[in-house]
Amino acid sequence: DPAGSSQVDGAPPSKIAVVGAGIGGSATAHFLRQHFGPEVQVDVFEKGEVGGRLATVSVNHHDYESGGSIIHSLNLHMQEFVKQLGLKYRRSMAGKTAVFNGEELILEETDWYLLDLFKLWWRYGISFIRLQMWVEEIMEKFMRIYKYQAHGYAFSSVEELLESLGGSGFINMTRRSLSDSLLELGVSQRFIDEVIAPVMRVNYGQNVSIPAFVGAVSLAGAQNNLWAVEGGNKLVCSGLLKIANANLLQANVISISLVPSEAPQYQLSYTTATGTGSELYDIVVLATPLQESVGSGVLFQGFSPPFDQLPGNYHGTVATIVHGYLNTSFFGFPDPRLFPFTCILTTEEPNLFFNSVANVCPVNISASFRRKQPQEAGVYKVFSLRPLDKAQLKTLFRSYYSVQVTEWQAYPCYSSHQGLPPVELHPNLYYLNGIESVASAMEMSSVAAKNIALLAYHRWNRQTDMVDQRDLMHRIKTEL
Ligand SMILES: Cc1cc2nc3c(=O)[nH]c(=O)nc-3n(C[C@H](O)[C@H](O)[C@H](O)COP(=O)(O)OP(=O)(O)OC[C@H]3O[C@@H](n4cnc5c(N)ncnc54)[C@H](O)[C@@H]3O)c2cc1C
Ligand SMILES: CC(C)=CCC/C(C)=C/CC/C(C)=C/CSC[C@H](N)C(=O)O
Repeated sequence: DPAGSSQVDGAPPSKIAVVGAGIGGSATAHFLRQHFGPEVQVDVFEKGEVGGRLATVSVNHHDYESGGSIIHSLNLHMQEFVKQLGLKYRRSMAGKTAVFNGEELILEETDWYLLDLFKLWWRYGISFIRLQMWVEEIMEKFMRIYKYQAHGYAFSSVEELLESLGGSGFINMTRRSLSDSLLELGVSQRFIDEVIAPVMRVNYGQNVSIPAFVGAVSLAGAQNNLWAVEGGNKLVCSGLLKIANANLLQANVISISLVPSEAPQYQLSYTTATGTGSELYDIVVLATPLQESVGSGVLFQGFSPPFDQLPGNYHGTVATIVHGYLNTSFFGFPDPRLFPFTCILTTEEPNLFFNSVANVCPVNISASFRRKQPQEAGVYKVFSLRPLDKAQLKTLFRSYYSVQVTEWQAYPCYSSHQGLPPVELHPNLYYLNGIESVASAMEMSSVAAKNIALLAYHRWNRQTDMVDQRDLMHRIKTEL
């Protein structure tokens, strides 16, 4: 169709729009290109910076991750992107962690692995072994997605996707609290309070009443097989847009209107630095949270029934990057030279004004890089619910050269009572960020991106046998 409109049987779509150039939108553009081929026009709208919640701040001529920072060794989409783009891995540097309860350090990692194991066993019994096995089992099931996607299968809802990976058990894990699930598993309350809660505070800024699934992802993010992208994780986004040959439009999408016809189209209206515009698309993917508190600001027009606002809020998390001298006395070490920790997590204490403080490495580490000792000025990342005031900064740091604050609408406010948002908002209109209600992580957005590209492709070509198929493990085994 020369005018670039409407679906003709067998013809590919002419124009696809993706709203948002974070990892979700960039990966979607890449996968759409893979599936729909070189002819289709892929326009990606971004109102802020490419990368979205993957961003860096500069301190003293080095860049540091201020948003999404760590990637699990079994996050295979992220791994594949890095390979395809010719980027390099940056391994997480080893360092010791301690847990602070507002008065003292209650748990301290040592140089001796066996001693740490013995201390854990002494304090918590076999809770930590039970926990490790639980996380491993969930990761193993989660990894089925890569096989399903490699075989081209797609899911029309987050529930269908979860069901295919872990049956009703996975769906229930989005409805049940982490603490209930772990208590049932035989993990002790003390272990939950002193180990699990601190991990939930650093990773999602929330407590152990978050659903079990996101809790398991958060625990996977506390394992020691983590990495990041040399030069900054956001390089994956710009790289994917480039290899997708996508048109990046620096524009704020303000509305999506349904243009009714036999094959519906969507009119995107947007503002740029210089004016306004609007374009018609055959397929649209929304790759940004639609909850009101995040403020994507997209209005839906002409849809019947009208779309309701998505329920729930996003959790405000403040990342403060400080270049200075950590006040180790606050943690019971008057002599900073004797302070062996690089990361301090905290328990759930009403009076604590921060969730974690950690010495961080720049996104470019040269061979000669070494971590600064606590008696030297170093770069630290503090996570907190609210911006730190001067007195709080002075409590954590003896003195500092610079403070950079990023206030994120970071991840969903997790509760075990919310349902999961839809993926298909309208026949060719898709929503990516519903996956964050299961768990928010770079890999989750990447999995959702691949799913939406496959789903859009199968829907466009009316291949119903590739969507929402059950018993996929068995099918794949018996496929020629
Ligand atoms: C502090 C912090 C730490 C984190 N740590 C980790 C971690 O260590 N590991 C991990 O895996 N994950 C981590 N995450 C989560 C991870 O960053 C996110 O899950 C992921 O980056 C989400 O990507 P996305 O593309 O789906 O959304 P986003 O990155 O939010 O992208 C959406 C994009 O859409 C744009 N947009 C919005 N509305 C419009 C509009 N109307 N028009 C045009 N453009 C629009 C936005 O500007 C944005 O760039 C962290 C998140 C935060 C905030
Ligand atoms: C999706 C799967 C199966 C695994 C991902 C595990 C992972 C990398 C989780 C990280 C979750 C997250 C939101 C962490 C935020 S804070 C990260 C870090 N502690 C920091 O200091 O920046």
